[in-house]
Amino acid sequence: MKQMSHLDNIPSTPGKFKMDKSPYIHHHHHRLLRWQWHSSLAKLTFWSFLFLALIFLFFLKSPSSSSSSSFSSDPSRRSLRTYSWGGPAWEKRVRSSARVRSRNGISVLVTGAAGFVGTHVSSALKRRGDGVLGLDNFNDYYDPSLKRARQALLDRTGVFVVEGDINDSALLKKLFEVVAFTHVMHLAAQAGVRYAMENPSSYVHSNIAGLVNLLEVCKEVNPQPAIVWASSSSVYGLNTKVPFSERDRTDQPASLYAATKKAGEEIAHTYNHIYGLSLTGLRFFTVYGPWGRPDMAYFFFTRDILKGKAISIFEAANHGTVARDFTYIDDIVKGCLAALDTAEKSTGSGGKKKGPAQLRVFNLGNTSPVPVSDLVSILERLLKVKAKRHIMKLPRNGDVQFTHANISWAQRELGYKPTTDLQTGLKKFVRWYLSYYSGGKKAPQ
Ligand SMILES: O=C(O)[C@H]1O[C@H](OP(=O)(O)OP(=O)(O)OC[C@H]2O[C@@H](n3ccc(=O)[nH]c3=O)[C@H](O)[C@@H]2O)[C@H](O)[C@@H](O)[C@@H]1O
Repeated sequence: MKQMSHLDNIPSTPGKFKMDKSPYIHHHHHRLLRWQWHSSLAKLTFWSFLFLALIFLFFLKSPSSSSSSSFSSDPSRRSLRTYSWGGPAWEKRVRSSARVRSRNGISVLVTGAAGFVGTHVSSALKRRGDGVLGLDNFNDYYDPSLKRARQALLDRTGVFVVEGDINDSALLKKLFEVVAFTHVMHLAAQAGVRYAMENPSSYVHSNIAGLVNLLEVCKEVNPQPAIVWASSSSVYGLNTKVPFSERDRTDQPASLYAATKKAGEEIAHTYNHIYGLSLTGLRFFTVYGPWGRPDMAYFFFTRDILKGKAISIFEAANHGTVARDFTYIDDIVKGCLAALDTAEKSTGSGGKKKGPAQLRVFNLGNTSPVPVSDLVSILERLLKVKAKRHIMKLPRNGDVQFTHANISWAQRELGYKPTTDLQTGLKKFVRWYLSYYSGGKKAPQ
């Protein structure tokens, strides 16, 4: 196992006694023997001490509680960690965070709570009196200190974020044992379109295995929660019919990321069909705003423009514009809350379906695509710095040329109506960015 790798260097027989047969040193034979004996003893003592220290450290990290490890498929990127959870004090925190404080409030388990959308949704739920418990594995796909800062923010609003992975069934079961969540807002995922070519297995691990693991636990508990989860505009893939409607085909993904999100939608269908889980998938369209993700273009363009570093602006064949239906975080949060509020109860119990359950998919976009070069112009105006633009052909990296949401279905069912244009939203982002990174915090690489 990988966890043991740091112990691999320990010789199997510490301080092994080696007898040198060379006649040259024969005459110091006796002294040498004694010296070797001492050094062997010293080595033995040293390694035993190290070994004990390691065991001690291990227990120090998991005081009187359960612990479980999550192994990333790519340990070079994700720090190997042992999560610890459990114990009366921990359970008390969980319960208190998930306690409903308003009449008709719901209790929601938010996965990916230290993520961009997760943080905003969690605090919005908490503010209106719902019970909220967060779950996040704090992986280092992007700067974990930003996730920690979001966690601190949530902590101040009374939301406890448990550190753990959605692949950990024991932890999930425990959470449902402690709290009878009425809803799950499932936002934990491996995001990012282009990174899927670098680390494909992380997408399978979180977006497929993790989703299945979560649904397995949800179908088994009683009462079953209603689940709202994050799909993606990228499922439209090579679809050229605009604007994208939920009825359009989504069987031509252009990236592994998109394929795992599409797979998620099909997996949702299965769990709805067999177990009566109420499931709502939300296809987010390039969500941006304060506390956003540093791996997204608007975020690292801002950083690079301020640094005077050149940015790559993609264009399609024949100078075709690449555009996105950028959607502001506050609009997305309203859509998420409305999806939770209109979610019907799951119909199964104890792993058995009792009747048909709700299954929905909605576009949550802004309905007005903006070319990436216009995004850059807005940033230049807001930052008062000219960008070093490097125009390049859209690499074959999974990006599609444009996205454009038809939101009439979400409007009808959720009352969803985005109100923030890119200019207004980016202004708020830039204000946050400048204040967040002014306090001596290092901008992410
Ligand atoms: O809509 C979605 O579902 C997806 O939106 C974003 O994906 P993307 O639209 O690719 O967002 P960015 O990475 O911020 O890219 C925005 C635009 O900038 C372009 N871009 C990106 C990087 C770059 O160096 N240059 C550049 O022109 C991209 O081609 C894209 O058109 C998120 O990163 C995904 O997690 C999410 O699922």
